[in-house]
Amino acid sequence: MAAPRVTMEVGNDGVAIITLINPPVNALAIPIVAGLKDKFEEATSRDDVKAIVLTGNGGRFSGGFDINVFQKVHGAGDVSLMPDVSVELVVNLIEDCKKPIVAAVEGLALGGGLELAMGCHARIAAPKTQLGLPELTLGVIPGFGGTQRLPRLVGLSKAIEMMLLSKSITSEEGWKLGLIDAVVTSEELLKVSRLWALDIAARRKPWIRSLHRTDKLGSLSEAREVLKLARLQAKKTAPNMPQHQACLDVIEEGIVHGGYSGVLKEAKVFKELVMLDTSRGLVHVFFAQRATSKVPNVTDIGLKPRGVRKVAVIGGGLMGSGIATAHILNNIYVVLKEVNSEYLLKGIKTIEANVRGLVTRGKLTQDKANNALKMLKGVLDYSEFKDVDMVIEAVIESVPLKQKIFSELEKACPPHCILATNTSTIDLNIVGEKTSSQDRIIGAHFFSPAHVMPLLEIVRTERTSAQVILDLMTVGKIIKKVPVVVGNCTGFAVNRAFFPYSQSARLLVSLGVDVFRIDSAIRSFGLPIGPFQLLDLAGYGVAAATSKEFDKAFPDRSFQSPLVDLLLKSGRNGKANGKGLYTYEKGSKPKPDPSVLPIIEECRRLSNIMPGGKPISVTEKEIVEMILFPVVNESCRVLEEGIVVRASDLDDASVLGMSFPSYRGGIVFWADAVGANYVYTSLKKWSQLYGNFFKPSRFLEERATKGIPLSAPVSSSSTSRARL
Ligand SMILES: C[C@H](O)CC(=O)SCCNC(=O)CCNC(=O)[C@H](O)C(C)(C)COP(=O)(O)OP(=O)(O)OC[C@H]1O[C@@H](n2cnc3c(N)ncnc32)[C@H](O)[C@@H]1OP(=O)(O)O
Repeated sequence: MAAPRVTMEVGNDGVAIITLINPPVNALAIPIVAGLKDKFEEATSRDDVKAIVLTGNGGRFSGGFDINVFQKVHGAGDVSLMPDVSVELVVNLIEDCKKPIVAAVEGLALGGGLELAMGCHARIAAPKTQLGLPELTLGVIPGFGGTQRLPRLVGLSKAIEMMLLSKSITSEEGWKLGLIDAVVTSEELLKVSRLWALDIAARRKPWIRSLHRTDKLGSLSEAREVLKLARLQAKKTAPNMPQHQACLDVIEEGIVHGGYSGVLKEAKVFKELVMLDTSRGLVHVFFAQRATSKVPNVTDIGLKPRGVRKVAVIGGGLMGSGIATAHILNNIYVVLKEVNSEYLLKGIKTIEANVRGLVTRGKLTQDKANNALKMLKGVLDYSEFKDVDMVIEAVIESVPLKQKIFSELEKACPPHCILATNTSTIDLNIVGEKTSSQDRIIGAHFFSPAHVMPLLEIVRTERTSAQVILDLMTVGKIIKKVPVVVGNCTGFAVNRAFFPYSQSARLLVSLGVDVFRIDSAIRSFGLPIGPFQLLDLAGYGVAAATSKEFDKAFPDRSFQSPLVDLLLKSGRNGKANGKGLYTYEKGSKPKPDPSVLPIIEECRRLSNIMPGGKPISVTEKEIVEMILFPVVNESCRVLEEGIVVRASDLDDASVLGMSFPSYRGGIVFWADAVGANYVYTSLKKWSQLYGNFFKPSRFLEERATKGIPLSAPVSSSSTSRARL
């Protein structure tokens, strides 16, 4: 790939076109920043240049500052690797330039890209250009003056919404708000921008320095009121993320003391935030998410994805209807098969309700909803399967039933058809045992609700063909999931790594720790709900069935708690029947149910593991560690066995599938931040006190004693890697 560069061409009209060239998104890498400084200095000093247009090559203006530099800053612990862009380039060389500068924006202008454009004296955009400041998703705030110029261009409330929610807008909306001066076709973009720049030079159009504007900020008291509300909101929605409050503080500085003062404070706060763990975690997740689309021997061997136009889903239960919804919403024709008309009707109704729910929440227009529902057909036999490109089986977890279905599918579907199962635990080799189509059998493991949750685990066996994996990865992206390719084992990557999560919570309860205190400690750590509320949500029937699978697969480290059986015996099944560890009333948050306390006492009596018959005493930090370190321990086995391609895939999957807090970087990244040795010594201590459940794995022990990060690649000699 050619080196990133900035070019400048001066036309006969006296307009210098300065172009960013750094495919694929023209990220503002260090050489680009240096190149921009050079070219703006040159254009300013050249007598033949009357005006300047700044643009991006290849139909995309810029995806913002180069996020790789953040990683370098994190690795070196040296913030001075960040160049001074905000004052030296955007204020001094662009905004205060003696010649007018117009930004010609196309495709996207995000983060530092939009900030450069806002430093210019006008912005012309092509239709549907994406404009936004998503820096908070990386744990920082806009650092090239965006916190100051965006409120001055679009108004305070809208700017806060765009920054705090990292919400981008189109150029059309930008034009209505005043961020964009004109929207013109792609073909006309440069021509109009040149003329606009010349018009400013000739004073036929206004020469606006955004940082000096105050007309859209409102009065000081109004601004303070807006900021106060935003602070309260951010406290609720982003409690562990300092960048939200910091962003509001920096905006306020500019409103009270002027834009330039705001720019200086922004630069200072940016440098503080970029060094925090929040930014380290979020930047790691950014790259982890992109790395999942690179799968050795699948995406690098020149295969082309085959189109998947028609999909059959077998089973219209919760998962099947969610999977069908995800496909029809993205324009893929779906045949939903059920065993009788009653179940079929129920499945179709659930899909309709899923789609309607999106309309009610403003996430889908009525038109799009109607079109999506037209892509659905319910059937009771296999006649429609003769031209499907993929089948996803989503029936109950029964081996004989799945085997029967796959044998039938082999006859009913065309030979190219992908045969996928949504099983969450059963070995795929067993599912396909009665067929001779092992090369096209694959796991498509969705997370519930399947039309909402972003993770798609793609489970391959030793025999699944690379083409089939690639095709499913492509469909996954089309239906807006993040596909993560994993190996075949009980629970695959996420459920396998997290099976100790709920078991350790139950173990703690048997040791005398309060159920609701456990949930609250885990929530404070950053997961949206604790393990017991999750248990309520999944339902105890499901919990009992999956526990059995894990007990069978990993008997050496499975904790057998009587809690779920006791809850089931007392007529409770969690949220589904309104009776769980919590009470559920419409319109209010779940409340701890004091009437479960005798059941918990009975559970402790039956477990009989409290040392000396007395509840153990633990801090909140210990609760979190006793619940999550066993997950780290199992993650080590997942890494050692090669169930994931790379450690960051498990990080990504834990964030997307388990809602592990993204600002902690995912389960392995977090464990490395805490320190492998600390995790190891803690588990060792607890295993001596409370038994084998906590026994450190060989992989963890080796890494901890040798001082190797858990995320370091697994060498081929130390792993079977047979599963991948
Ligand atoms: C000081 C400043 O205020 C700080 C900043 O500007 S921080 C940066 C703010 N900008 C952002 O957060 C935007 C981040 N990027 C994105 O959201 C998306 O990549 C996008 C919408 C630009 C493009 O999405 P899409 O077309 O799906 O492509 P996507 O796969 O994400 O990215 C393509 C490649 O560009 C890279 N890339 C995207 N934005 C990048 C950036 N800002 N820096 C470095 N690399 C970037 C990706 O890592 C990926 O690389 P790969 O092919 O080697 O994996």
